[in-house]
Amino acid sequence: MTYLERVRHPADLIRMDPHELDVLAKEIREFLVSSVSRTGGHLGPNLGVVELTIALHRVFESPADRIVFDTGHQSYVHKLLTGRRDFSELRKRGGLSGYPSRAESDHDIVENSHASTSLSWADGIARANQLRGIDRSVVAVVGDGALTGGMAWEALNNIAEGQDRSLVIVVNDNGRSYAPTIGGLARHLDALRTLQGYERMLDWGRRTLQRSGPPGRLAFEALHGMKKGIKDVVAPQGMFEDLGIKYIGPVDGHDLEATETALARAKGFGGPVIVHAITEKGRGYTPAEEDIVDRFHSVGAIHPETGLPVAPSRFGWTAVFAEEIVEIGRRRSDVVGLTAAMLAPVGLAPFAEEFPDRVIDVGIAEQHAVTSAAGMAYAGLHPVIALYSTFLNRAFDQLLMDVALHRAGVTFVLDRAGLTGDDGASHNGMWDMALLRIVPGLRLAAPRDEQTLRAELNEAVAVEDGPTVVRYPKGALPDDLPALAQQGGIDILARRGGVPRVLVVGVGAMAHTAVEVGQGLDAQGIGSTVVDPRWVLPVPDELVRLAEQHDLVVTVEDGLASGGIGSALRDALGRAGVQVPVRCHGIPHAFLDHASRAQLVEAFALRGQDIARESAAAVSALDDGAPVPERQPEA
Ligand SMILES: Cc1ncc(C[n+]2csc(CCOP(=O)(O)OP(=O)(O)O)c2C)c(N)n1
Ligand SMILES: CC(=O)[C@@H](O)[C@H](O)COP(=O)(O)O
Ligand SMILES: [Mg+2]
Repeated sequence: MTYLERVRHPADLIRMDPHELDVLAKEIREFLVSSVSRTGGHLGPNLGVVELTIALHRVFESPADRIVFDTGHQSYVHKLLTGRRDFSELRKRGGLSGYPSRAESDHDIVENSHASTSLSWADGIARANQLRGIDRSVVAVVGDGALTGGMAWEALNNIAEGQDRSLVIVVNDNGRSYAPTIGGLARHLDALRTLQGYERMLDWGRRTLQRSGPPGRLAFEALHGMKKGIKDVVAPQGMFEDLGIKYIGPVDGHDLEATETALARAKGFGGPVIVHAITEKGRGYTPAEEDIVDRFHSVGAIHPETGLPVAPSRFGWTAVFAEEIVEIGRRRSDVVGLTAAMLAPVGLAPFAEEFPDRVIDVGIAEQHAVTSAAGMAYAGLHPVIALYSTFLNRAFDQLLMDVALHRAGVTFVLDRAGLTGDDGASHNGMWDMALLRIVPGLRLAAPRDEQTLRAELNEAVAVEDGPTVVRYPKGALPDDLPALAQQGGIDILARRGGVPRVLVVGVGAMAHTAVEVGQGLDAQGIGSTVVDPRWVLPVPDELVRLAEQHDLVVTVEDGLASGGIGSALRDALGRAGVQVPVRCHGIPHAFLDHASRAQLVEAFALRGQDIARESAAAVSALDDGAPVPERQPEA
């Protein structure tokens, strides 16, 4: 039986001796490489927290002591040590989530994979414990990247208030988000990291010099004084201590004994304390250690021996954006790119390569990015902010009140819009169109293929009197879907059957599904007009006019069904006095468990045949003079 098999509960770790723990760490790494290379997942981050997580579970008694993981992508080791060993279906429907999951374990607390929230969670839990007289530890494990998020500093400011509240902040400092972490804080942590060398020298001094009589002791004192001096000069970790938060470290996060010692000191401190652990993303797996892009931050299925992808990535939406924004940059010197610590994943790396001075990586700081972009637009630039759709949520107020209120010419490019699926509830880019629909003056385009993405991106950056948004899904591009004709900015994709009774509106990449709906209706003898509005917000007047020429409108969108584009069109028809029923097909108003995109599309009856069937039934109801059945999407 392996040591990993012996760990059924964290308490089993207590009985292991240092040798057994070293073997356990080795077994965990082997397990992670073997399993995650098959399923895909956050391999690099988890390889970097093996010893740290073992130490956490030896020093603290989860779940009575609360351990909160920031972002949660680095919680696989935590799952292994808390009784979950079957990673065979990781991030697949019915399998383990890629993030903490309360449904899986009492040891899991935060399911939200949006970064920089752990310190606020921990502050809240610690305050509640104090008010309720619960004398237990609260630990937040936060990465150096997540620490660049504004929420983290709001929390630190508050945590510092609680000098009598036990709260341990473990900074898991591997020097990277995807790429090396940016900004003043990163440089500060870097300086502190250099002290680690002095720490090692001090340990040597402590072990050897102090045992070699008075001269040795004098030499050690001098060395210790030097370290103190250097610590204050080179690495004024006063930043934390000036805030009122004790600082312990830097400690080698791969040295189990040293990490446990530091955590135990922190546990006993009785107030807010930071343990600064230096770790290495991808540690122990050469392909990850040697990966200069992102240390295998997030991988698909790979060959474990080489780390090479099993299936080469196909030319996708992100790659088209990456190409087109460079072309735009060549023509427009006022265009700059902004990223929130995701330069490569959002496709701005080629732009940065060609225009190094015109890409700003703000760290995981979307709110700052948006308002800073408003400043850039005010001062004569045209910022293009590239984000994953779901991460724009946290910068909504900045978009509304800094960009839109001031009619700033800022373009938002939202990748991973719509159902992403395997990354779980907080990663689906399903909220953007419903959120952005309420922003006055905002224009939103949803391209359906490569050609419309290129065109609509160019149209977006040409707008200087308000925010524009271009949003597209994750992954591979669909085939090009040429228009039959254009009508007032609307692309007519198909006219099928006899009298066109149903207007089928495909939003963005769902235009392909809309074409299938038209085919399905045609097979049932029902005529339709299939359109892609391209620019869906504000609702085009031409779309209202087109709706008026049909008996029924069916909208299909990769976003919330209630409150999305279909709802916006229904409202526009109402305002225009057009009495044509609208059936909105989209994502239900719910938090979605991890599953594949295809499984979710089927579950929500978003396939062409599903929508065609429902639409034909609606036409029958109309013909019978019965009310058109409302669409009640299942969650
Ligand atoms: C608000 C938000 N923006 C962006 C991301 C995407 N993201 C996931 S992990 C990560 C890097 C996190 O770096 P760090 O906190 O240092 O953790 P590490 O991966 O190094 O362990 C980013 C940017 C996110 N999850 N949340
Ligand atoms: C945890 C996090 O937010 C990212 O690592 C995200 O999981 C990456 O998503 P993609 O794999 O779609 O780039
Ligand atoms: Mg990091």
